[in-house]
Amino acid sequence: MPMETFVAEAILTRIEISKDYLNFSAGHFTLFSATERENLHGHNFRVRCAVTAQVGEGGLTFDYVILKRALKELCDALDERMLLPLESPYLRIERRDGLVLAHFADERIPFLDRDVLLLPIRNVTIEELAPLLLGRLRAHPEIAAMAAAIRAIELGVSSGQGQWAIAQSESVSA
Ligand SMILES: Nc1nc2c(c(=O)[nH]1)N=C([C@H](O)[C@H](O)COP(=O)(O)OP(=O)(O)OP(=O)(O)O)CN2
Repeated sequence: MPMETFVAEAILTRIEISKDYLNFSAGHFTLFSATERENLHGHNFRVRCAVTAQVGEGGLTFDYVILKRALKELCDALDERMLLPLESPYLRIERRDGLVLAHFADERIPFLDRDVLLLPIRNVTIEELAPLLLGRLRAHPEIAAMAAAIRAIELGVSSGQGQWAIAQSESVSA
């Protein structure tokens, strides 16, 4: 029986990471228009990731423990905060005397500075959180250092069972 040989450099493999500890509990409200929004509430958001990479001669793409560690750091940075979008066309953010005041329509919604995390997104939706976290993952020093082997990254954010937004990028080095 001839020995099967694989041309390792031609093999691309998708490493998928989906761990219960990749989550963050956060408050938010979705903005639907200049006058319509949800009431403030929270979710246990979940994060998952898939990296398509080249299998090297040693039979390894990269150490996925590094990926898991980076993803956990991203989740921890958003955990137990009230998330507010800095780039919404409908919300104005004012910081004053240790407070964050969110101005929406005729409402002025106060938060303590310590409880708020302002994010460079247009809305705190899963479809805005996913690309934000994907960009942060790509910029993570240990992930950027793997750029040569990584062909694509997908990152998903879920606000509840069975509903995900998946952001993807074709190359870390781009
Ligand atoms: N396109 C989007 N639409 C909505 C988003 C979003 O991120 N993107 N988010 C919301 C709210 O966060 C809302 O709280 C979601 O609640 P819901 O879907 O009800 O979440 P559940 O986990 O309770 O879902 P069930 O189907 O009720 O189990 C709204 N729209």
